[in-house]
Amino acid sequence: MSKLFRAVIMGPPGSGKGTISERIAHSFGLKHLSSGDFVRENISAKTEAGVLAKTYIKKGLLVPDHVMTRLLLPRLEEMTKCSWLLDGFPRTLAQAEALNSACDLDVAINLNIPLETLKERLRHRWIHPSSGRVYNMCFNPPRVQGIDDITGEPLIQQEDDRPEALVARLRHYKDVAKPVIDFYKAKGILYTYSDTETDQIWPNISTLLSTKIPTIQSDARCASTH
Ligand SMILES: Nc1ncnc2c1ncn2[C@@H]1O[C@H](COP(=O)(O)OP(=O)(O)OP(=O)(O)O)[C@@H](O)[C@H]1O
Ligand SMILES: Nc1nc2c(ncn2[C@@H]2O[C@H](COP(=O)(O)OP(=O)(O)O)[C@@H](O)[C@H]2O)c(=O)[nH]1
Repeated sequence: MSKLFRAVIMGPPGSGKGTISERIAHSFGLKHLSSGDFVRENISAKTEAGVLAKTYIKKGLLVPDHVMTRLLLPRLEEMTKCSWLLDGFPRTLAQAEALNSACDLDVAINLNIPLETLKERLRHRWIHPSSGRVYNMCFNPPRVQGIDDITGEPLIQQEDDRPEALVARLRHYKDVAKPVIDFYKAKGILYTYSDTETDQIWPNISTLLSTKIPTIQSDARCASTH
């Protein structure tokens, strides 16, 4: 029987969540929901949660769980006809538990990428700040160096993508992600992928999803966010 498909993708900064989510959205017609994009939309729209979130992001902090869930869960609840893949949420056990109360997940993809690879990738990561579009000067460069392909606006490098900042970010990631990974492992829906190249991981994820989404309804195929 056809049913909607619900998945999350987890991994440290630079592990390829955004890149792989785009491929999944494109190949399987799932909606790619990025928590970072939701946060940025709310900041631009100056919603109550967005104004609050901005105060934390400016300090380089994660947005508190109750603000994040208030921002995200109503959006998920609206998506009753759509299969989706959630990228960047949950990041903490409290968020995973809140998500679990709102919906049943089919798959949790966990990207486990070596530290040296993450450092190297983020050193070359450039983003278009208002859309969150991501480039890499080696892996997927923009058509014109330093310029967003779609808007023609300048790209920036994030302060916290610097190798010095990354080590602290990764330590923090490991601490908060471990209980989330254990939570999904206990539920029997965790799929972990380890490699240095997205192109090596991708066929394995594609095979997994082909077995998990064989009967997705055509009207449950939703466009990607980008
Ligand atoms: N699930 C979440 N919980 C708490 N804060 C979040 C969450 N998702 C996004 N944020 C906030 O929004 C900001 C932007 O998120 P986004 O995922 O785009 O970038 P990021 O943290 O640089 O992640 P990555 O480097 O893994 O792509 C984060 O730095 C964080 O402050
Ligand atoms: N060299 C290289 N860069 C990659 C690969 N996969 C993704 N990237 C780049 O690495 C950076 C981090 O990827 P991203 O998808 O933003 O990861 P996220 O932080 O987990 O969402 C981006 O600049 C990507 O373009 C890969 O296999 N090789």
